[in-house]
Amino acid sequence: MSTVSPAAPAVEIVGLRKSFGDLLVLKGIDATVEPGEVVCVIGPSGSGKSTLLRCVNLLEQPDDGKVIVNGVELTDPDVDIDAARRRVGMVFQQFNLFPHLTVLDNLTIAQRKVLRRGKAEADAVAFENLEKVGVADKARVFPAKLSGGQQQRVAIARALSMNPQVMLFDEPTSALDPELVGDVLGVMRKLADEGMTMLVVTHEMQFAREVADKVLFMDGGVVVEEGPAAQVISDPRHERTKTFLRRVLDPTHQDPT
Ligand SMILES: Nc1ncnc2c1ncn2[C@@H]1O[C@H](COP(=O)(O)OP(=O)(O)OP(=O)(O)O)[C@@H](O)[C@H]1O
Repeated sequence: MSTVSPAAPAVEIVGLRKSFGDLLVLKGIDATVEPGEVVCVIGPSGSGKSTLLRCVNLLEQPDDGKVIVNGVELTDPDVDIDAARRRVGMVFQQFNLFPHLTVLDNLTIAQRKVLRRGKAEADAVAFENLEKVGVADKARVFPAKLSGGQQQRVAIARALSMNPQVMLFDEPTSALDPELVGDVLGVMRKLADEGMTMLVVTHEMQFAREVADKVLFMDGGVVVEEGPAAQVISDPRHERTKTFLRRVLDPTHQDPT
């Protein structure tokens, strides 16, 4: 297992490449997330944003390149993959809760199996995190009885219960009814304020502008532009970023042909 100095970024992505068959989806991505930073990844559909996140926590095996989390190279073939993936929490668009388990059991099952916590400790950690996201009163119910926003908050609490060093969010509000989006973004803002290191794929430009320290604009499997959130979103330098943002910020806008 290779290590780097303690001053290293929380997440370091170096030359990450990934293909699916003949389709080259990530063409050598370099990116860093400093400890406590929120980095938002924006870009058009199919640009490789989800694949990037899935490679960071090794849900997909990159073809080439490195992912280093707090000094531990997750892509090192000799690394303990389960221990490595535990460092990285992930929240998905579709919540991915176990439908046959109560909210509490959703939060405790991995703590008990993977972290070997006893029932009392796992329950205590679960309740602490359910409190944090505002759904502790739902501990005994099944996911189907919850709104999408509540399910997503449970999914966030579940990820937090594993004590991740970094949280990845893959379009966490895209599957929600519009009136529930704000609740989940509010929870994410709170986590950011508390200093959680976060890498977030999102189409929520207001969230990115207000909460992110840095924004990466991806297109065609490369990072086209990156910089402080306010600059990339309000004053993009690259023509492709400008075109994308015009479409996202004003869906009625038509580019001249
Ligand atoms: N498991 C897979 N097998 C084959 N192709 C895949 C797989 N996962 C992703 N792709 C393809 O890789 C490309 C990038 O997909 P990805 O989901 O990373 O894009 P994205 O930028 O997150 O898009 P969106 O905003 O629509 O979610 C797409 O063409 C997609 O069809």
